[in-house]
Amino acid sequence: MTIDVTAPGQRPSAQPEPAPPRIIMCAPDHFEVSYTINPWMRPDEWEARRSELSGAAAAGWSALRRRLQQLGAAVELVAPRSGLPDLVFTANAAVVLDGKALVARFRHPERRPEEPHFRRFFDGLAARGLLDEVHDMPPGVCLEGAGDCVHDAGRGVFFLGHGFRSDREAAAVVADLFGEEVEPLELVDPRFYHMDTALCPLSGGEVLYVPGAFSAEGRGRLRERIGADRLIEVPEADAVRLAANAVNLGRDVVLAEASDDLKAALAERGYSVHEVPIRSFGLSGGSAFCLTLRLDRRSNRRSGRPVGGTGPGAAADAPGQPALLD
Ligand SMILES: NC(=O)NCCC[C@H](N)C(=O)O
Repeated sequence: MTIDVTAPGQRPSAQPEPAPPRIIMCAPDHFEVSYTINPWMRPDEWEARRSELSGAAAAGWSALRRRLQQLGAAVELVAPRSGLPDLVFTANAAVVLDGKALVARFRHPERRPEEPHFRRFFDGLAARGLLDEVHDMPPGVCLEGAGDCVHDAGRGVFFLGHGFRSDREAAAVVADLFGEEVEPLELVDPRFYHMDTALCPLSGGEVLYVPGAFSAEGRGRLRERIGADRLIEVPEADAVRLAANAVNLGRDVVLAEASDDLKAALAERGYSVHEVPIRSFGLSGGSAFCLTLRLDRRSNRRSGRPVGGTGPGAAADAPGQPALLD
């Protein structure tokens, strides 16, 4: 006879606790809007309301960090640096999957000085065993990290946004390095200049998307790939508040704000919406997803295999665990 000595609610010791989601963030100490590289950025408005907006950014960022931690995430911090106001948008730092980081190459000279800063940061993570490999983009090819290369873990595909910031040619680089399928989709509305402003895969297989951000062909590809019943249209009023730029952890969706319609659409599918006061980042064209980068993403092929050993860096979503795909 086998006696189960595990107390109710406890896991048997043979099954380790799944590692928490590990998220990279950068405090907005030097965040400001001092140049214009997307239609949201208005340095004059920032200047006129500088102290109000930077205070709101600091408070909102801390609220986002706290909420992610309350939802079980471990947060790693990149050191802020004066003169790099967009460093807060860590989603743009790299594409990360299966313990490999592909460091961004930015389109605009204003953001290029972030590249060596992020490279050093990722090298530091590798030295701590939190990453296995750190790679750079080949010369002449732009890719602005997870902001334009959004991973859909359930489908085993990266959705690559091109047309504004990243090059379509980056698709081959990503496919070669990560061995994951890449679906390039052209972005056509300058307000949704990064893929993460227009598309957000959810852990249950649904995908939030902003239809007008894509060409007719792209919308067709998304319908084909995802299925019309699993595509959740983000209403225009929400899209322009960057609601598609959401962080999804299991059944929780963290974003700046959502209309009652969008909240209802998510609730119907079993998601809880958490609003955090990060609207001031909207003046730079960013929101919740942009302010984060998941370090522990796994492909289906590799889920369950710890990266960097079994220490604090091991971050596998063990097979059979409740879906915490993204
Ligand atoms: N959408 C993102 O992934 N990141 C926001 C980047 C905002 C920044 N001001 C930029 O235009 O690059």
